[in-house]
Amino acid sequence: MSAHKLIDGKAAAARVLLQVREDVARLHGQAIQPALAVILVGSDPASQVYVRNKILRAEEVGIRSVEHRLPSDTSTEQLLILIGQLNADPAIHGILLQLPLPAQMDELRALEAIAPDKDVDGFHSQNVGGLSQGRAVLTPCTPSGCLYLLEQTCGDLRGKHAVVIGRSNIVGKPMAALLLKADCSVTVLHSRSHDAQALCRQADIVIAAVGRARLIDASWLKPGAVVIDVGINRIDDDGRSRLVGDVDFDSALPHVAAITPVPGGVGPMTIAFLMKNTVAAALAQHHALRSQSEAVCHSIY
Ligand SMILES: Nc1nc2c(c(=O)[nH]1)N[C@@H](CN(C=O)c1ccc(C(=O)N[C@@H](CCC(=O)O)C(=O)O)cc1)CN2
Repeated sequence: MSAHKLIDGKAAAARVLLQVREDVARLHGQAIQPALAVILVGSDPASQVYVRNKILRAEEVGIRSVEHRLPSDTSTEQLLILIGQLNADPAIHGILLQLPLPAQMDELRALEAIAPDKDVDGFHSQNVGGLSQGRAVLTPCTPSGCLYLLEQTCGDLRGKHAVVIGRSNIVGKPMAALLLKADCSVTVLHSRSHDAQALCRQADIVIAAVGRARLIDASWLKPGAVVIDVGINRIDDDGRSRLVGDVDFDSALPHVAAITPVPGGVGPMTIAFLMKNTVAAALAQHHALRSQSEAVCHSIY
C-alpha cells in the first residue's frame, strides 16, 4: 500500500487535540473551566461508544464533561426540559445531543432548543444560517475536520472543483458551505442527480458522505483526485464484521493523489473538533459576560 497517499486522521486529530489542550490550560489560568454537557437518549450501541469517546477526549484535554443518559422512551418535552436547564447553567458552555434520537422524538425541535452559543455541534438554524453567510459561527464537527484534512493535504483550496456526495444536514450541506467559504467551486450530488458518476469524475476533491458501503470506486474518480471518505458502514465480511467507507478503498487507491482510510480518517477528527468548538464556546461566553458586566458598570458610574 502506498503509505504516502494515506491521509492520517488519527495523527491530525492528535495535533488538533494538543492545540486544544494548550488553549484549555490558558483558560484555566484565567479561572475559566470549559464544560461540555453530553446527552444520550436510548441505548444505540454505536452512540454509546461515540459518547464514551467524547467524554474520554474531554477529560484528556482538561474540559469538564457532564453526561446525561435518558431512557429510550423519553418524550421530546422531557428532553426540552433538560436542554432548558443546561441552557440556563452558566457553568456549562457546550451542549451535545448525540444523534440519532429514538424515532418518537422530534430531532429538529430538540436541536433548535439548544442555545446557539452553546450549540457545539453547529446544528441550530442560527449557526447553519451564519455558516451559509460565511460568518464565523460554531460549525459542524465532521465537515470542519474534513476541511482541516484537505487544507493539510492540498494547501490552497481556492478555485478547486469539489464534489460533495450526499446532502445531509450533519455533513453534506455544511461541507458544501465550508468549501464555498474556502473559495472552491462546489457541486453537491445526491440520489436524484443525473449522471452523478460523470460529474464526480470532474472533481479535484471528492467528499463521499452518502452512507452506502463502497459505492464510489475508481470509475467515479479523476486521476489525481483527493478523496475524503466520511462513510462509516459496518459490513459482514466472510462472517466477520468490519467498518468500511463510502469509497471502495482498494479500487480508488491507485487512482488518487490522497485518500482517507476508514477507520482512522475522518472519524477521529469529529471528536477533536467537538473539543475545539467547546473551547471556542467557553471563550465567547466568557467575553460576552465580561462585556455585559462592563456595560452595567458604565451605566452605574
Ligand atoms: N450530535 C452528533 N451526533 C452524531 C455526529 C455528530 O457529529 N454529532 N456524528 C456521528 C457519530 N460520531 C459522533 O458523534 C462519530 C462517528 C465516528 C467516529 C470515529 O472516530 N470513528 C472511527 C471508528 C470508530 C469505530 O470503530 O466504530 C473512525 O472512523 O476511525 C467518531 C464520532 C453521528 N452522530
